[in-house]
Amino acid sequence: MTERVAIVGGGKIGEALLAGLINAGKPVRDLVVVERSAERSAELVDDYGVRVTDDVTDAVDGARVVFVAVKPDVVDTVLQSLGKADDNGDEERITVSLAAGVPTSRYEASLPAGSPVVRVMPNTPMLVNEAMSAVSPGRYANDDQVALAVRLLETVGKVMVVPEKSLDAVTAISGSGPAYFFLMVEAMIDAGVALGLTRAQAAELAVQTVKGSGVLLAESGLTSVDLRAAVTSPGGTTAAALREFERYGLRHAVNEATAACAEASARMARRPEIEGSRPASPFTPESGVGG
Ligand SMILES: NC(=O)C1=CN([C@@H]2O[C@H](COP(=O)(O)OP(=O)(O)OC[C@H]3O[C@@H](n4cnc5c(N)ncnc54)[C@H](OP(=O)(O)O)[C@@H]3O)[C@@H](O)[C@H]2O)C=CC1
Ligand SMILES: O=C(O)[C@@H]1CCC=N1
Repeated sequence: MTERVAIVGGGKIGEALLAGLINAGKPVRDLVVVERSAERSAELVDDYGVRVTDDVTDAVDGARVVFVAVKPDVVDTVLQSLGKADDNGDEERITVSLAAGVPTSRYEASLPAGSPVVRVMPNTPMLVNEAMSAVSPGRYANDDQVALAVRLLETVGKVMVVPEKSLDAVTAISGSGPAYFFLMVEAMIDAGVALGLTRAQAAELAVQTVKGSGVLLAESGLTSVDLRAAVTSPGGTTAAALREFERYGLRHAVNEATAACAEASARMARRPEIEGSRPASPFTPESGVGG
């Protein structure tokens, strides 16, 4: 893995990718991060020894792959800089977008004609090399270029290739999904405290339970239905708990929540400041207003 990689945006996902690539053995000299916050840049330099700059054009010079990991409403600003960057000679630069709800067509319209773009919906378990990333090729990305993006992302977790039209649904399941489980764990810890456990005890019990259940699901070859049945003794404690989850509409809540998430992702793609039909809004993080 000798390709030079630039990561634009050193926030939660940018750091997760950086940490994951380094953990997977990518030499730090082949990595560069673009980050505009001086405080954040200093943290990344201290923690990873990586080169950090605030200059996109400088960072992408010679980079084979450029990951765009800024908030969706900052993508236009980054694209303006990317559009001005020199090309890499024979080695065509691949732009890999990690931003929710920004279509590949938006990138293709701003970058030089025919630029290869790959859109990805990752998730934060990337920080521990357990990401689930869904990859969709843009119009001009060829098989080798998609394969390179997949290979880099496979160093930090699992990868699935899907058509771009599936990405709103993917976001609703795996992109935002970690937050659903974290919310469940929060609720379980509070419930444990209500039942008389200390917070530390409840946290250890809940966290190991979610971790063990995840490993069991991923490695046993059994389905979630089989595994749930195995916990649920006839007339026992689990059946009593599951009856209450059903009574309070857990499945309905999951359906409604994921539908809202997918709709939010689709709505972002329709937003004019993301579609790029007008200049960047003054209400962007650049201006310090909104965000
Ligand atoms: N968080 C998640 O679970 C997931 C996020 N995503 C997507 O990943 C992208 C990044 O999200 P996340 O990491 O959570 O966001 P963060 O806000 O944590 O990170 C974005 C970083 O980019 C910096 N930044 C802003 N503008 C520029 C610029 N022009 N040049 C360089 N750096 C810049 C920001 O600095 P500053 O703080 O100063 O603005 C910030 O440090 C988003 O598009 C999101 O949709 C996708 C899947 C999951
Ligand atoms: O909440 C968000 O918009 C981002 C995209 C998927 C997860 N986090």
